[in-house]
Amino acid sequence: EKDETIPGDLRRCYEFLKLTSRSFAAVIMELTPELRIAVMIFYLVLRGLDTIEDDMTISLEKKKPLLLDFYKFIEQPGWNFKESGPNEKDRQLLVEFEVVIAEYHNLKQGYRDVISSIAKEMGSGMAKYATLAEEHDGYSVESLEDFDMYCHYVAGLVGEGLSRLFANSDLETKDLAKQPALSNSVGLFLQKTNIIRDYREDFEDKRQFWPRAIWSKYTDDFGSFCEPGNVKALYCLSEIVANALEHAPSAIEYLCQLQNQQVFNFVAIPQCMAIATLAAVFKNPETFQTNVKIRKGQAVTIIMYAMNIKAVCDIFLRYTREIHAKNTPDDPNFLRISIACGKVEQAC
Ligand SMILES: COc1cccc([C@H]2O[C@H](CC(=O)N[C@@H](CC(=O)O)C(=O)O)C(=O)N(CC(C)(C)C)c3ccc(Cl)cc32)c1OC
Repeated sequence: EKDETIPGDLRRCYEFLKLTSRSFAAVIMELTPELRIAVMIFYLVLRGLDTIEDDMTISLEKKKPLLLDFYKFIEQPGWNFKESGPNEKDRQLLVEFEVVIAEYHNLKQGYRDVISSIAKEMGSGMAKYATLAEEHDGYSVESLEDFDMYCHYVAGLVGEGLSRLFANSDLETKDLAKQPALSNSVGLFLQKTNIIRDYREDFEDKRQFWPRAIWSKYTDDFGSFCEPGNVKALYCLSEIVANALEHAPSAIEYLCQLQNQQVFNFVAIPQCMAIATLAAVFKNPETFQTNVKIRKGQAVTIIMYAMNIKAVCDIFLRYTREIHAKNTPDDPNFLRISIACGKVEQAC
């Protein structure tokens, strides 16, 4: 039913939020109204940027200025974009983007400054990697530094932006906004887990985010991991899981500093989904065939229990022990995985 008390643009923004990510939208709705609206607009601005970056029907010479100038477009009342490809999941968001911009202008200056500065930095990073990908036939993540830099642009910056939004809302200390490395790690933990989970989907889309510095130690053809029974693929998976798992202690450290219950839930739930996903993909050949998803019951348990740092530590310890139990000495990454699990235990 249409809620007439909410202004038209805001109502449409809530509809887009639910359209773009049903489960995460429910978590955003838990936040107190002022912060909820700021986070929702931030989320929709990021989705708009991501929809342009993801759209392979837009040529690079057209995509680059769109990404670089996106932070300027959100300052233009009435701006929208009607040239997304027909398959772009969130193309309608860009077609009606003027409603996001209208609500963006209703935000406090402090919130607008955060959203604008993150959109500017992210657009510039995305433009850089879109150019690299075009020049290297989709292969833009070479070294481990490239891997962390790419994930910083698309996810680390989101963590940094949210820490600054939390600080602006006065619901959280200003200290978190002064620890960009910690906020960055929260984003890298989620993004690296998504990149691992999405191996097959991205491969089919001719996109490759696993760093060459890792996979080239196990094969000279990135696509060979799709072959069933490929043991080297599982060892490569162990190494990239170790790389992601090494951000988990920072995620715990970040969560320890949160004071507000709704903010805690908003941050903790995706982090717990990520550690559960890492445990599900680790040593799992299915990872190279399809998107491995955690079971519905696990997701429900996380949503119900990830309410305080003790419960979150119990969840992290449960899944870290699951990973440790599947770790075997024949794996060249055996020690690295074991140490990473130990560091999660120490952080808890
Ligand atoms: C302090 O930092 C955070 C605290 C809480 C949540 C997130 C993070 O969580 C969702 C959670 C989410 O969107 N989950 C999806 C499931 C999925 O994508 O697999 C969902 O539940 O639909 C997520 O994945 N991303 C996307 C990036 C990782 C690229 C940032 C994301 C995009 C925009 C915003 Cl405002 C926030 C987030 C944080 O961002 C780091």
